[in-house]
Amino acid sequence: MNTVAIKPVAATAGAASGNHAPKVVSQGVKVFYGEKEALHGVDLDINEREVTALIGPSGCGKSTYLRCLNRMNDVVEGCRVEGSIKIDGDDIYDRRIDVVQLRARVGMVFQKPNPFPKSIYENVAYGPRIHGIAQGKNELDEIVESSLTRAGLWKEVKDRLDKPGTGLSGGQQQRLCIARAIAVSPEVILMDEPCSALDPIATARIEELIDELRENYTIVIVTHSMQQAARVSQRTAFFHLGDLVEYGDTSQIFTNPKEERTQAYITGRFG
Ligand SMILES: Nc1ncnc2c1ncn2[C@@H]1O[C@H](COP(=O)(O)OP(=O)(O)OP(=O)(O)O)[C@@H](O)[C@H]1O
Repeated sequence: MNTVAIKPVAATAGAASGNHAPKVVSQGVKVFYGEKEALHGVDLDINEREVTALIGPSGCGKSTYLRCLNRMNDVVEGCRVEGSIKIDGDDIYDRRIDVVQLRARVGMVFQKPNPFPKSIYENVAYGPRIHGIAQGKNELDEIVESSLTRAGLWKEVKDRLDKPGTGLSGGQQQRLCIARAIAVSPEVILMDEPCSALDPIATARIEELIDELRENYTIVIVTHSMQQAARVSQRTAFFHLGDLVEYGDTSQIFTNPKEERTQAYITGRFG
C-alpha cells in the first residue's frame, strides 16, 4: 500500500501521548444548509493539548464541522446545527451561552491571513481590550509581547509595533493572526487551512509553531495536505460526503487505516 510518509516537525510531533482527556465532545452533530444535510451525525472527541487534523475531499464537511465548534455557523444564513457539542462539559449550544465569550474561548485562524487594518500592536491588543482582560497599559503591553512571542513573531516586529499589520509578509500576517487569537487566552484554536496561502518556508514556520502551541492549547486544523496532517497532528479524522468515516491516532490512520474509504483517500485513489 502506498501510504503517506510521516516526517514530524519535531521529534515528539506526530506521536499520540495517549493520556490526554477529551476537551471537546461531539455527539450526533448534524448540520443543514436549508434542506440539505451537510453533516450526517458526527461523534467525535477532541483531546486537550493535542493537534487534531480534519482531512477529506473537498465538500466533505470539514469546515462545516470546524465552524460548529465556535458557532461560526450561526452567522451562515439558513444553517442549522443539531446534536450536542460540549467543551469541558459545557453545552456550547445552550441558550445561556454567550457566543462572544465562546469565541474568545475557541479562537479561529482562517485560510487567508486577515489582520485588521490597524497597527501590529492594535491587532493583538484589540481582543484583550474589548474583553476587559488587561488592567491598564502595562498589562496590555505584556499581553501583546507575550502573544507575539508565543506566535514566534516578537523579534521580527518589536521595533515596528505601530506599523500596519497588513504591511507584513503573508507568513508574518498569519503569525500575527495566531498572536491575535492567543491574546485572549483561548483554550481551543481552530485553524481552517492556515497555510494554504503561504509558501513552503512560511508553511514550515507555521507548522513548527502549531507543534509548540499544542503544549498549551487544544488545536483543530483543517488541511488538504495529508503530509501536513501527518507532520503536525496526533489525531486525524477522515471525513467523506458528510460522514466521519474514521478517527484515530495519526500514525494509525496513515499507515494502517481500518476503513476502505480512508485507505482509498490516503493512497490518492480519490479526492
Ligand atoms: N454556506 C453554505 N450554504 C450552502 N451549502 C454549503 C455552505 N457551506 C458549505 N456548504 C455545503 O456543505 C458541504 C460541506 O462543505 P464544507 O465547506 O464544510 O466542506 P469542506 O470539506 O470544508 O470542503 P473544502 O475542502 O472544499 O473546503 C458541501 O456540499 C458544501 O457545498
